[in-house]
Amino acid sequence: MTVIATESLSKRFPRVTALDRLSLDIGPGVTGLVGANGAGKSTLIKILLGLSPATEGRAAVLGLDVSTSGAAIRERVGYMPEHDCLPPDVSATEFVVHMARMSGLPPTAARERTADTLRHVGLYEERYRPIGGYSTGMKQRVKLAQALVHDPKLVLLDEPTNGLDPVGRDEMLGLIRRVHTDFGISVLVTSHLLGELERTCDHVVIIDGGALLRSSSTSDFTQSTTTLAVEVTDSDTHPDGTDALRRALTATGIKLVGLDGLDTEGLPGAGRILLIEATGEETYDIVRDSVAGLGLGLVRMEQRRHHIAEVFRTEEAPAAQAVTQNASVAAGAVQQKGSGSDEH
Ligand SMILES: Nc1ncnc2c1ncn2[C@@H]1O[C@H](COP(=O)(O)OP(=O)(O)OP(=O)(O)O)[C@@H](O)[C@H]1O
Repeated sequence: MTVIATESLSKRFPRVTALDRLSLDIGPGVTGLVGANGAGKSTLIKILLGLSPATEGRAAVLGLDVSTSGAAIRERVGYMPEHDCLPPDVSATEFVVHMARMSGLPPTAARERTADTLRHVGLYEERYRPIGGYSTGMKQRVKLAQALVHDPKLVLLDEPTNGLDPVGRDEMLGLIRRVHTDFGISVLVTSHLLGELERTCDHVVIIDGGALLRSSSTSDFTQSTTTLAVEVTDSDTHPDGTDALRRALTATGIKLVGLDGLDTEGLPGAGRILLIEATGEETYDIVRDSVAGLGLGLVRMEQRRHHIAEVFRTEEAPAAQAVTQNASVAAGAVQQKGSGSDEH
């Protein structure tokens, strides 16, 4: 089933081509739309909502043509805009009830749905206070709530983590994931941070300069590799345990992979980790026996997953560099507050 389909979709402004013959086929679930600032994400969302006409090409949302069925699409789709657009002097409850009424819900249903939705996004007593006094995180939750209140089939979320600190970002990404798992609503979420989408999305679409760079399932981006990350302790006999193990493994013919180009920023003990190319089960046995033979302690031995950003680095796609740089910043932030492992 296709939720969003575009065919050779272009949007040209007098001085800039915001979308350049973009063809997409997006199914149900959570899809990340990632691109650097100015890549064309917001422009695509406005076309999908039927708010801005395309210059060329076609697009359909939930099977409805955007050029002729804008109103019908907006009935079935929720939209969280990127910028702050909330009235400061009304409460979250008043605002979300108003948006529910605008979407056609009768008064009682609008109030009930508002209470449920605000609870779902984590706003409780503060929902009766004026929005002007809210933090950025609370305002983002109100924006998410108004996108969900009329029980849409699909929500389009434009940079929902903008302006949030790492903890706020994690909470927002968790909420977004639950929009799909708890209610079955499909999600298209934009971000310029590639790294944060790999934990949230089933599918990732990457655009650059309005053109499609890549579209694939998140697991295709980050699939397990046959690389093992091994860390050992030092001992009195081997004051540099890592080096002793490196020599022992090389002597057995095992291939060690360089750390070059891999994202180890913020990873505790990164300088002590050996990356080993695993050719089969026997590789695990050789590592275990070598560590035991040297009398070292095994701190970790784990199969390593790639981050999306690393896939780009290894493929050396120059157009993705801006995205990749942002992604490594995000990946670094995640690793610093996470367990220090690459496994999620
Ligand atoms: N109304 C407009 N008139 C002229 N140019 C526009 C207009 N809207 C967008 N653009 C341009 O189109 C390009 C794509 O903009 P868009 O807002 O879609 O990017 P984006 O990926 O959402 O980036 P950001 O996250 O910074 O908003 C940019 O170069 C932008 O300056």
